[in-house]
Amino acid sequence: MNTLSSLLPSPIYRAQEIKLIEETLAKQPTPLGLMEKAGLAAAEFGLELFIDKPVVLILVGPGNNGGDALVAARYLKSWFYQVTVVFTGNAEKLPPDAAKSLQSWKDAGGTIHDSIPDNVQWDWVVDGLFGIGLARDLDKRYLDLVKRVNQMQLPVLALDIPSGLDSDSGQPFRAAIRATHTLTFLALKPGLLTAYGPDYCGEIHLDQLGIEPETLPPSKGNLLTQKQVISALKPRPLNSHKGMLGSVGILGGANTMTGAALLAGRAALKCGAGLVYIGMLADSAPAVDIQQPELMLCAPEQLLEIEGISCLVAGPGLGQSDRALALLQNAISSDLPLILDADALNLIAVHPDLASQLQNRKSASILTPHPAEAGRLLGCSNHEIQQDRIGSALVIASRQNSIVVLKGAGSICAFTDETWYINPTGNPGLSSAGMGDVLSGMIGALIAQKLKPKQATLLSVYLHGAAADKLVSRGFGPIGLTASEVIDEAKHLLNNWVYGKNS
Ligand SMILES: NC(=O)C1=CN([C@@H]2O[C@H](COP(=O)(O)OP(=O)(O)OC[C@H]3O[C@@H](n4cnc5c(N)ncnc54)[C@H](O)[C@@H]3O)[C@@H](O)[C@H]2O)[C@@H](O)CC1
Ligand SMILES: [K+]
Repeated sequence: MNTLSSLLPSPIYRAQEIKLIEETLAKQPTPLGLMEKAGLAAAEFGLELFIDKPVVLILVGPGNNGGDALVAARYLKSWFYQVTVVFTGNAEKLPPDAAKSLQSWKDAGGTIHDSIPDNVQWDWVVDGLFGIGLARDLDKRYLDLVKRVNQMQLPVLALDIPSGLDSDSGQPFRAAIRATHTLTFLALKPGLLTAYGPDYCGEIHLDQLGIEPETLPPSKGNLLTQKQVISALKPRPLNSHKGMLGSVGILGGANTMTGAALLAGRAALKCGAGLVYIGMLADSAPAVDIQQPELMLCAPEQLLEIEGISCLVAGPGLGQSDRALALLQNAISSDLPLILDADALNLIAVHPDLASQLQNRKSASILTPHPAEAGRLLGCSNHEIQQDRIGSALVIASRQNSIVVLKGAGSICAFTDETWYINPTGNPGLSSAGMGDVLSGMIGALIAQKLKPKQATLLSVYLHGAAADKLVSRGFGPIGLTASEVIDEAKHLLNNWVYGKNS
């Protein structure tokens, strides 16, 4: 069994793909069927977690997830746990494997309750109501069960996925079990990792049921891991100079939003760009950033004339004025790698000519929308984006011929070849002003240092979240975490990853 942090790049499959894998595996002769393996793995994990907690409530649903729970119940009972099994469905409608598990449970002397008994104090709960087969809103019967369990405030071990959560989108079907631990089977599912998934799953563990990951079909989706992202980093040659480290141009900072451009610039500088220029639109733009005088401030029209710029970041505090529009048009026309955030995305959403200009770019474009900006780009609501974060990011990537980072819990990085990644780092401390500006500056810095746009994007997204996690672990958030703190921590982490120095 694996915890998330111990995983190498790990494939993520949507429900339909998992079903196909299961069908293929079911045809192969194995000494133990998959359900038996899943139930045993769950019971063993329960034993490991709750060895001194003997009274367990097990909820069994109408499908194979319920079958897993019945197998777990049988093992736990044989290890002298006091097991209460609640099954409210119709036994005659159980799928064949689950029906066999029910029979084995009964053969082992187990009994079934059709509702949660009153006046019993359980130590923990196994949630085997629904897995990847849940496809519609919970009806009242299951809604009540879910609510009752959530009110108990007990440790809950969810099998495969917390019941009620959509395993593709991470959205609850009206309500979902709030688990303290989730043991997922065979492979990761997106719903565990993005949108509300992290809120409901608790600690996520993966049991591959003895199936070697190399034998699984190739997957378009993967979990981003530290090992993968840092493989792109190399120590600098001793004989290095600032010209080798590239220069980033930042376009933004209109009236009242100069800070956004400064934050992007500082992030670019502290993530290692050799030179950072900021072209600010504000009427009375500062001539120098007193706190960071290394930044070179200039008029935005000048920025695009500077020779030797390695990449551009357009959007932090850009605003949507006519001047901003003209500057953005020039930026998109350039043949430099281009990172677009915030108002740059909002302008593209309302100017189809800009969108088509973007589609036709030859060099890399990287778009970093939050769900509301993604909604504007696709002409739909924030809610619709969140209902299918992966699909939405892929559509934007394909329509705009761009790399897309759809921000929010479990950020999605989507590529035009239809591959996608979910980032596991980050926390609610990142929900504050300036964090997006910092991410765009980081991506710019890494591209300037000659990482490929894909590597630079994946590394920045992971690093941005990891820096926030590190700060929270030291008590600097999530409440009141600032973008400036994230910049400094990201710098420490980067150095640590490349040179192994203390972070
Ligand atoms: N198929 C296999 O080979 C394996 C399946 N496994 C388990 O099986 C699960 C998938 O099993 P299933 O495909 O049977 O799906 P589920 O057990 O997730 O549930 C599907 C059942 O619930 C019903 N249902 C769906 N939405 C409902 C709603 N809102 N209200 C009431 N009933 C609803 C469906 O009609 C179906 O009977 C996995 O998550 C995993 O836990 C594991 O045992 C490993 C092997
Ligand atoms: K479940």
